[in-house]
Amino acid sequence: MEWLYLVIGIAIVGVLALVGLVGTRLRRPERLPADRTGIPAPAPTTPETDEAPTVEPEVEPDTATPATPTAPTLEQPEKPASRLVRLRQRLAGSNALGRGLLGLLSREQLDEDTWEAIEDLLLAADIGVAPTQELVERLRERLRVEGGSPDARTVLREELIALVDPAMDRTLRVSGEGEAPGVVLVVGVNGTGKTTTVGKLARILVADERRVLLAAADTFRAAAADQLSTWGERVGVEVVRGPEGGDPASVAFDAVKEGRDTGVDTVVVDTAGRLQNKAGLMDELGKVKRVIEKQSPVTEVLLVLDATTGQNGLIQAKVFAEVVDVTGIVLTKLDGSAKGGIVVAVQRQLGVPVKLVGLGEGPDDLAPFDAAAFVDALLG
Ligand SMILES: Nc1nc2c(ncn2[C@@H]2O[C@H](COP(=O)(O)OP(=O)(O)OP(=O)(O)O)[C@@H](O)[C@H]2O)c(=O)[nH]1
Repeated sequence: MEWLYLVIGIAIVGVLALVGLVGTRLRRPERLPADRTGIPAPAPTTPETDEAPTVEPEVEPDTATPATPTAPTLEQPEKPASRLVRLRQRLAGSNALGRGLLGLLSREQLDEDTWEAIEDLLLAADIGVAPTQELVERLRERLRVEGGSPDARTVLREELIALVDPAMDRTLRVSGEGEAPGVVLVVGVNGTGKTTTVGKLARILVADERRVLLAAADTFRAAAADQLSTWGERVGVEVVRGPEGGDPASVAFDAVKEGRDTGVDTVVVDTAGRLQNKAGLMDELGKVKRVIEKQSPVTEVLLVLDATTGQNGLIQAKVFAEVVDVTGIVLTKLDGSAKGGIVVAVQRQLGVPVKLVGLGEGPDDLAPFDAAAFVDALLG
């Protein structure tokens, strides 16, 4: 009899286990009831199954492309020799001077009114009073003396070239003596284009296969050092920088020392813009030069002048020249400016040659200055 109870017990347990299993299979998760506002509960966003939730597959690291940074491709700056020719059309504003002069000089009658108009044109182009009078005298003489119908264009070209002075030595002193690198100090008032000029000059030197180092001694304007680093990176030139607001003389000193130790050919030093009437800042500039010279002589001091500022540029030039012994002028923003005559005026004022001209914002829009090429560009 006991075995009968045992069989019945096992059967009951078996049935219960079966019912439990089927119940679990059929049961569904409960939907949330509508809340009291009557807004139905949102449908679940996961599928209504008992199956294990799907797991986002792990993203395999992309082993095909290595994460090592690739070296930036260096730019090949344009050789300086051909630049002024390429940039000729940029002198469009000054070109109006040449065309205006030729138009007047080609008149049948060169009367007093015509000579006055010629003078006005020259003065408006910022050539300056004395050079204007000299040029008009020479033109009057030659066009009268040579008689007949002298070629006004040829005479004007010759006289303009003489005025711009082809005999001036415009060589950039970018080499030092013996172990010392050449040191180019770039100075000028705010916004004339110093930093841009340093960057462009680095490209000219690189195009001439020189080893160059830049010094960001403009510690006053935070962005200047970054700006310079970008210029340097593009042509593989290192930039020595200092802390923001730090001593510019110390940055310049460190850079020239490094240049000397590593055997570079030229160190170009960018300085902060300063107004010529701020005595303290001008003294600081003198100090930068003196401190550099504890390492190596400064071989070139380039004063950057904005051609569009006219007479104001001449006043700046005079004060800077007293403090740092300027050896060359860089005239920037000559593109589109009708003030090309400033070349003559500034050379006369300082007795220092224009060595480079800026003719645009492009990286290679800085050209070595040449008197004849410049006059040819003026005459179109
Ligand atoms: N059109 C034209 N723009 C130029 C030329 N040279 C420089 N510039 C522009 O002039 C502006 C000022 O140039 P920067 O090089 O920053 O001047 P900076 O003298 O270093 O300025 P500070 O550091 O404030 O003294 C920039 O927008 C340059 O792109 C040029 O030859 N032609």
